[in-house]
Amino acid sequence: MTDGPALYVDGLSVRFGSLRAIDNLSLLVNRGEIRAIIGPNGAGKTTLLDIVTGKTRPDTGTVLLDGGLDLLAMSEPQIALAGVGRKFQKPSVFEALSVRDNLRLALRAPGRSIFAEMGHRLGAAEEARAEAMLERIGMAGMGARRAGVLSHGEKQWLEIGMLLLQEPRVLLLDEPVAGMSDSETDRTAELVLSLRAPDRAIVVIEHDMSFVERIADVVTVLHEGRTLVEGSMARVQADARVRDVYLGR
Ligand SMILES: Nc1ncnc2c1ncn2[C@@H]1O[C@H](COP(=O)(O)OP(=O)(O)OP(=O)(O)O)[C@@H](O)[C@H]1O
Repeated sequence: MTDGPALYVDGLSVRFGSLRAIDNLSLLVNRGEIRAIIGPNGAGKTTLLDIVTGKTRPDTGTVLLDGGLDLLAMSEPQIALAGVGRKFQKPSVFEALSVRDNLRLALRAPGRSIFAEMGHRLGAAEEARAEAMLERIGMAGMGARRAGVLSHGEKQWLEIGMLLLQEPRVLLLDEPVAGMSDSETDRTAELVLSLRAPDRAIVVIEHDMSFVERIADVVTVLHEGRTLVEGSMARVQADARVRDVYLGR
């Protein structure tokens, strides 16, 4: 299915007890776009990603992938297989394995266990894909290094590489530069910009505004589970309401 926006969210609401974490939210992200979602703590950013990936079920609303695939009717693994890739804030690579083996694992057949996979030889084409990904994430020459000894930034790039090998149509990144040095943040901005593709949408939650300014085509400001403002970074920064609830703090 290739028609329609990459991600279509309409009338979405979820309550936790009396708290409306997401409140009648509508959002549309096009293919080829890099979207940033910003907003104060508790605005509902992570909850939105949890709903899109099937981790949290909303009370009402619609979430469609590529204009037609009903994500709310699917399980978490089905959503991942349909092309929604998510990177959590903390890196979660296999620390005891080499960088190259981490990438190889990302190419494993869905459902096959890691142990079965370790004894399985990848084909030449898959080995070549893993090698090309090393280059793409700026880690050529580091394939034999144990992932556990990588810097925080390197672990994040490796995990992004692992996600990319699954060819996501929607890539969700939760605070990718949290805890990074300035130079790591710069490299991450370049990497994210290089991931833009005509058939892929990238959604980034981030509090680092200079990073957001560099990467985002459109910025959505969430506040109390709703969209407060949406538009270019310049428009968002100039908005008095955004300064009130978030940027001016
Ligand atoms: N499983 C849950 N049970 C109860 N309350 C929850 C649950 N998940 C989130 N919340 C609440 O919902 C609100 C939205 O949380 P969410 O984590 O989505 O915000 P956020 O915008 O991602 O914030 P942050 O920038 O701090 O990560 C918060 O008040 C949070 O405490």
